[in-house]
Amino acid sequence: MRIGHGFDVHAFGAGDHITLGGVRIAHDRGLVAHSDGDVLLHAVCDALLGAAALGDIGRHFPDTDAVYRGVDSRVLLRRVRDLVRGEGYAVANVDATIVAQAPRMAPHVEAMCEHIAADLGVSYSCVNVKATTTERLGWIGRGEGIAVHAVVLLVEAPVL
Ligand SMILES: Nc1ccn([C@@H]2O[C@H](COP(=O)(O)O)[C@@H](O)[C@H]2O)c(=O)n1
Ligand SMILES: C[C@@]1(CO)OP(=O)(O)OP(=O)(O)OC[C@H]1O
Repeated sequence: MRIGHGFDVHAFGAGDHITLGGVRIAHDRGLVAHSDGDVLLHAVCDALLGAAALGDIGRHFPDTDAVYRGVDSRVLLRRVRDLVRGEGYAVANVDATIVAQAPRMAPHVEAMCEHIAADLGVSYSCVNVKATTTERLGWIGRGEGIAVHAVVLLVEAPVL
């Protein structure tokens, strides 16, 4: 068994929506990023890569490469899934915490879990996404950006 941790932050900027876990959520600002800014999926990718000792998302998908400009982070997650499988691991479970003062995540969490489960090829019951504010404290509380923590457990599996 292998455990991995991922953490990512993106700042708010101009825009009218954010994308988290592949779910488009209307908001009065967007997230500044080279990709679609899906900070949840980036943290999950880093947890998977960490568990498999494969480095981090920036190593595999550099933000200096125009190929990844505006990329759908679900594409990146599926590539990470393949890398992890190639090392002989299967995902046991994923747990993530979105830290955001706004917008409200609860109505979207189910769809986020469905997307992550589908992309990783695991059942819905293996994925958990939750959210918390910081009670208006600090940069997250002031609405300057969103942070996500993710942990993943991998188990050995035959490479198909
Ligand atoms: N952006 C967020 C933050 C929180 N939630 C939900 O509200 C609950 C209470 O949050 P606290 O920060 O006051 O602990 C939390 O458990 C989430 O269910 C949310 O939907 N979106
Ligand atoms: C996803 C990538 C690549 O487009 O860029 P960003 O969207 O800026 O995200 P980040 O989490 O800063 O780093 C990983 C990247 O290289």
